[in-house]
Amino acid sequence: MVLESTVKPCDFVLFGTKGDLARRKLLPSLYQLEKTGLIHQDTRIIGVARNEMSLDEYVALVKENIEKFSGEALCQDTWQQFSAKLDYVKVDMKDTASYGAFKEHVDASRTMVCYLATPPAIYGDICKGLYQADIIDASMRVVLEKPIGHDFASSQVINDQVAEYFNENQIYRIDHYLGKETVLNLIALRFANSLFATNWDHNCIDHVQISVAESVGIEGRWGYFDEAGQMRDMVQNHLLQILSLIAMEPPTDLNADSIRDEKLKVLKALRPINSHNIADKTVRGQYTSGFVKGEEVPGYLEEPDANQKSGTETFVAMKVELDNWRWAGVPFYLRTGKRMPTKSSEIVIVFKPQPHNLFKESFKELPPNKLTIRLQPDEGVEVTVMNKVPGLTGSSAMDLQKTKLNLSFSETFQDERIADAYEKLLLEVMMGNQALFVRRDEVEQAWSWVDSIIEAWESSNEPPEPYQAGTWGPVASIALMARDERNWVESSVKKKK
Ligand SMILES: NC(=O)C1=CN([C@@H]2O[C@H](COP(=O)(O)OP(=O)(O)OC[C@H]3O[C@@H](n4cnc5c(N)ncnc54)[C@H](OP(=O)(O)O)[C@@H]3O)[C@@H](O)[C@H]2O)C=CC1
Ligand SMILES: O=C1O[C@H](COP(=O)(O)O)[C@@H](O)[C@H](O)[C@H]1O
Repeated sequence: MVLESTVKPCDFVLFGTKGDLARRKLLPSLYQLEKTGLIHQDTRIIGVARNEMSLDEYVALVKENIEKFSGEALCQDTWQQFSAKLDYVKVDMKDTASYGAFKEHVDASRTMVCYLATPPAIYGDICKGLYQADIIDASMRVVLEKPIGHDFASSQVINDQVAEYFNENQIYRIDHYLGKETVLNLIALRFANSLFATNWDHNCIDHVQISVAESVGIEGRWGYFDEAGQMRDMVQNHLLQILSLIAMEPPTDLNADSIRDEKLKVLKALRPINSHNIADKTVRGQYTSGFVKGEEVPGYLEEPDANQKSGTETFVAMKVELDNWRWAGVPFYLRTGKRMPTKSSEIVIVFKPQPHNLFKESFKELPPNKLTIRLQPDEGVEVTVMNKVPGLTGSSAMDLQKTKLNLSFSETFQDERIADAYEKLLLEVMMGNQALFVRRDEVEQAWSWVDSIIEAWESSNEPPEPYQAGTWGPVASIALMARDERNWVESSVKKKK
């Protein structure tokens, strides 16, 4: 179904249009929005890169990328409409004097959205260049890719540079996990269902697990990844954002700042991890060679361009505690790693056991109820409940069985395509809604908590623990849970295979 256009026309300027993110994600997402009729027909999409290219060459390049990365055959009608919106400008983004070239390509009557898909180190130059060319006005929006900085101090520098030219209500900091259907569904699940809303605290929940496993390695991004590591690449942003949505208090409404105020309170409640408790609370690992989905893959230190002495972590597991009323005594166990057996992101809410067991004859200990939220793949929600096995056997004793109430998005919403997270976020920027973007204080709060962990790792001088590619991480991550007499819930993706 083609939807009515709901977005006002804009000049969507894509800085770094030849880069990996733009090619793989942003251009295909814009194309999909065109296909669903969600881009206004007067919108322009202006690619910016530093080399000479004619418009025809640029259009051909965009077509090639969409064919390669959209995962479907090109729809000729959509492509015709989409390609007519394309434009290209050559700018050396570091040369702040070269931005005059823009003027003839943009139209002051349209809102300008500048997407900075470039290294964050040049965000400041881009903002300054736009300012010097007198292009910035109050309606303009700027989208910043993650990571914003390397730590608290460097994120402040970048945020200050951008804030010199833009107000906070013009700045859209992307965390693409916030555009994933299932992450958004956390808000619906929690606040549209009294079943969960009334059981969502330390009285009813034993612990929470958040696992984000990737089967890929670093995909040729050694230069970036080795400086970052899994903590900065995944935990500082995606995992802490998911945790905030699970743990936050109900916002008064769904406005951007109402939600972001509540997420910030969660980040402020994170119990510090430092050199006193680092060994008990965290595990870091680095993959060695192994087999993923039957294919032999190199170890981290054997990746192209690798520095063979690198101590960068590709896996993190941690026990996180929140010092607030709702979550007192409820640990959040987080784990994320590259080169795991499968791609699988899941949240598991494990509820407390019943106070008294009436069914000792069939179950010495009743297994706890679990709510599993499958973020990807096979997006859905699953509740594990105990059920009587139908039949006449037994008298007072009942045969019980652990069963699942399973809501699979693809089965339940068969007519709906699950959009890529970037589609959702690009649309929200065009509509001027900041609710799914991260505010400066959230980014800084997350960095200050993460900085203390990284400092503790560095001062401990302990190398990351090796784990074979294609496994679920170092054995120590199992011990992290076992110490608390708990264990990681097996990925539902793995169980199906
Ligand atoms: N790739 C991904 O999957 C993800 C990326 N990100 C973030 O997105 C941003 C972009 O990443 P990615 O696409 O991977 O990076 P790339 O290096 O692939 O792309 C960056 C682009 O910026 C351009 N650029 C850099 N300096 C200049 C300059 N002075 N003038 C003009 N153009 C310049 C590069 O041009 P040239 O081609 O000429 O070198 C390149 O096309 C980064 O902030 C990254 O952290 C975030 C999440 C995932
Ligand atoms: O931001 C990033 O995310 C991807 C994982 O994203 P997903 O949507 O595929 O789960 C990760 O591979 C990359 O290293 C990181 O920069």
